[in-house]
Amino acid sequence: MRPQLLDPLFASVTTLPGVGPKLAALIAKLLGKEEADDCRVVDLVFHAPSSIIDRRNQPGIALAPQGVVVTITARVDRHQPPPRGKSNVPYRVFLHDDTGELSLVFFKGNAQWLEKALPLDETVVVSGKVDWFNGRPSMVHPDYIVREAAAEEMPLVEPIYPLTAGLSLKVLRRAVSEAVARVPETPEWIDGEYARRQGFPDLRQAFLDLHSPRDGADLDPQAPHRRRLAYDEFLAGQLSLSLVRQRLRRVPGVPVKPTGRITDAILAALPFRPTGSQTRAVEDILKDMASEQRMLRLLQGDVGSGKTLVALLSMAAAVEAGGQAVLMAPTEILARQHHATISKMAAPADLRVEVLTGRTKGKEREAILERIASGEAQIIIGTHALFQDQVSYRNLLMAVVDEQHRFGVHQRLRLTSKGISPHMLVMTATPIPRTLVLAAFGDMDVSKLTEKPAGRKPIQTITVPSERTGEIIDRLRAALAEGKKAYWICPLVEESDVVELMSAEERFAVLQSELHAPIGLVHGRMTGPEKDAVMQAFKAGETRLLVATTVVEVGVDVPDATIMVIEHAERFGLAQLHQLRGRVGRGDEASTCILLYKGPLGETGKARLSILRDTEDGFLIAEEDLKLRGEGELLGTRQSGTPGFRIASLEAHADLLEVARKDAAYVIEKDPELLSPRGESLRTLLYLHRRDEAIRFLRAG
Ligand SMILES: Nc1ncnc2c1ncn2[C@@H]1O[C@H](COP(=O)(O)OP(=O)(O)OP(=O)(O)O)[C@@H](O)[C@H]1O
Repeated sequence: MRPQLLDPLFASVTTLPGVGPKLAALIAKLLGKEEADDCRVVDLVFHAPSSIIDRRNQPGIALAPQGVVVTITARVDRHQPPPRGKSNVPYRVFLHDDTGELSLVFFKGNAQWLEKALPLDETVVVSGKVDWFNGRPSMVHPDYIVREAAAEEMPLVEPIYPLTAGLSLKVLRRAVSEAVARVPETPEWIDGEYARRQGFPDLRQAFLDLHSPRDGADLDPQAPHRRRLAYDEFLAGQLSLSLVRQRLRRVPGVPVKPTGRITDAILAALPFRPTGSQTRAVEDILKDMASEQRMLRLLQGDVGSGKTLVALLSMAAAVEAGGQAVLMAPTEILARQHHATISKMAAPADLRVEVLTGRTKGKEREAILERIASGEAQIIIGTHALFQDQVSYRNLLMAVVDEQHRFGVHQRLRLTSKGISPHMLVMTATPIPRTLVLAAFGDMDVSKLTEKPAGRKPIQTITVPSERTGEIIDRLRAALAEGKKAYWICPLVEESDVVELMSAEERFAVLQSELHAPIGLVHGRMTGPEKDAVMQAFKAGETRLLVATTVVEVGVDVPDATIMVIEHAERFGLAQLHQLRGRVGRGDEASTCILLYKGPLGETGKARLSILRDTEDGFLIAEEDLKLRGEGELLGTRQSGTPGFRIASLEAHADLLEVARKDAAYVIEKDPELLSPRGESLRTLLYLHRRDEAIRFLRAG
């Protein structure tokens, strides 16, 4: 049960004064919530200001700098309403102080209101930006107009928040301050001594400080209130990961004793030799699986490093030991593709490989479910359909989750909630820096595929301004004539997938008329079978150019494709570009990646594309991406349940992450069910941070 003291924070934002459904929808949009209904007061509380407006600059009128917010105390001399019938002329009010004269400018000014707010001969305080024109200063629509006697009412420093179209700062600020007023006094979960040494304020004070910065220093990530909130955020994350992990580990694993029969047959039939990294990763995995403790291992491998083989060999070991294994992919396309490649590799060993996704229906589905229940199906590949209630396994020993950052811990937990406790291998494609692994996955054992298969040639990456698209099309025509295969990736359109689709279809039509060659088009709006057919035709070489939206971003494997064109490369994240580029250079032919960009690019834009041009090392790219974009983007938190951070920054607060990790481990060891007084208060922390996965566990616990 959620502690009662948090109730006010978990009410809908519409319970805040002045927040109706329309504003709630804007706030939901701002906070990246899909449903306005899901927008709670607590979410606003975590919406941190990004800068401040400082009104403490109080020069005389003549000394007010151009374009800067200032506060001016002056006497009202005269009003100058617009002439009758000329509503496009502004209403002006003239003031003076010892140094000069200032005109206040109001478009469509309400005379009655202005006469009241700015009575003749009164001294008033006005605050806003001053513009100089022809040697005369003016202030258009001042932010504040108050009488001198009431000057205190005007805040001298105000927070500025990130906004969204249609939402004004004033309205948002009011909603946030109402939200913050609801933050209750909470029992302290931070160790008292540590909090004192760090100078942490208590939770309520920390939020008050966060939203009422007094100067620039208060926006610094190292300000005590920000550090406290960052620590909290890390602690909640680490606790939640530890709880999940503990829960997964508590069920002992079944030691798997492979015979080598199947794996040897697979290896003998491979057209290549596994790399040293692949062999080492398989060894690590088999060692884990042989022990009584359940395996929980992360397999990290850069694009094209050969994770699929490692997954297959591990699953085969589970089958040798008389069990079943599953591989769960994040998308239908990937599940089908894994099924195709794995079936092929597994054929010489007579493995029974099945595929089960949301698309498997009717009789076929029943038959597969039966084969899964009887144990006839040995390796089952699919999407999250693999863990739906109707699916029951005879003896599931091993689960591989091809995570690609799209699942998060929720799905992993589902497995255990079904009462099965297979060994678990989580695969991630984008190489992520250690701190991020820690933050997103907790202390998992990690295997890395550090080398690429032998014979790979470097991908030549070039950046080309979009004005030269015609040239690129000419080159493409020549390459296709030589029998090469290419991808053309259409621009990412964040706001609208309809626009994205339109631009892909347009590009498809242009390329078709320019190239006179059979071309495939694949996009997210197609049905599964349609996508499959297009992919299949491309794989088989019936089409040699594939125009695609980013659906091909992860995992697609067509080794003889050697050219990749990415349109509007400047709109993509670095990690995403790296993933996309990884679709070529998967065979032993030399490959090219052309990044078309629409200029002019800013400094960061240039830096980003040149990083990609200069290196193919996914880890390096990820580190740079982290520096340039921030961790939320890198983890792709927008599409997934992977924990992103609202206040904490991995760069600024790496020290706190380390402490939080240790603290979480200590707490869980001493008080695994969070029942002690401190445990109780930590539950409050978990609720506050909406760590549902861990909370569900506690309730069940
Ligand atoms: N040791 C090896 N030697 C040569 N080729 C290999 C080796 N291991 C895998 N491959 C081939 O390399 C290609 C990429 O492998 P795989 O699809 O497993 O990569 P991945 O790690 O899943 O990458 P991504 O995340 O980009 O999908 C495949 O065509 C695969 O058959």
